[in-house]
Amino acid sequence: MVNGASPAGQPVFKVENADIFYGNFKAVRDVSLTIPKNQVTAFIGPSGCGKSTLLRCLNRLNDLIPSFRLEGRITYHDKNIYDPDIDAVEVRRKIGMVFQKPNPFPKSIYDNVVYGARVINYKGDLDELVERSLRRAALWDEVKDKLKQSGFSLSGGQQQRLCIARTIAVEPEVVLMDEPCSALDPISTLKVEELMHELKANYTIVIVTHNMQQATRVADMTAFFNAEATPKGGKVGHLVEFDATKTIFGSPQQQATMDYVSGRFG
Ligand SMILES: Nc1ncnc2c1ncn2[C@@H]1O[C@H](COP(=O)(O)OP(=O)(O)OP(=O)(O)O)[C@@H](O)[C@H]1O
Repeated sequence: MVNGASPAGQPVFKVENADIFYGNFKAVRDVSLTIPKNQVTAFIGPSGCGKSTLLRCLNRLNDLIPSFRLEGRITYHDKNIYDPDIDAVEVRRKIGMVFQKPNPFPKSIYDNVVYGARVINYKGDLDELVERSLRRAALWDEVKDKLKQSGFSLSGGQQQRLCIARTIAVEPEVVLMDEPCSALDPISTLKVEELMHELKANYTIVIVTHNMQQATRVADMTAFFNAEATPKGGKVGHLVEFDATKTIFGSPQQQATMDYVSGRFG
């Protein structure tokens, strides 16, 4: 399965012939891929090939960069999320994001979890929401007796799970993760990876990772991106191959994929 192909499973996103620019610089060219529901999809590839750029397009986070421009289409349940009638804030509520460095707010653990719910004027029971979200983020048992303490009082790994709890408290359908474990120690990394396995029952997950072992451990589908030199001396990212993770790492169709996953470059 290569650029443009569709995996098994109900599609959530369809990226169609996406070219992504920052000003005159084309960072990513002609990407087409379909992201399936309730699976973990990993974006892998060498630095600068556009993994984070594409990830941030999936919830319109790049809109905050003035020079950003997208050509092509990205649909979410068959609706183009870049259509003029679409509210980017609503897109980001349905499609949450967890970043590389844990970024709790300077608030209590409780207030971190309910932050988004308060913004959207959530009418349910906040205590119940806090417990449910922290349980889903596999953090409840560690923090249930100190919910009023600052989020900063937690370890890095706990802070990242707190950020995951905060993200899922507003009931998104998709959680995007941009290298969520790169600032964590190996034990915290394993906890977040185990969490991804649990979360995919309820959420669709797309993860950017530099760690190929992590992709093999967590991802059902893997997209391998590469960057190629342009005649003007720059580099443009493109999708080389997208398939089941075991195929990408075991028997990829493209030589470049084989070279990358076997550690020959990158
Ligand atoms: N805000 C920005 N303004 C201008 N250029 C950018 C911006 N963000 C990224 N780029 C450029 O777009 C290209 C793709 O970057 P991106 O961060 O998406 O790649 P990546 O594959 O995620 O890299 P890494 O693995 O190093 O995080 C790079 O050439 C980068 O310099």
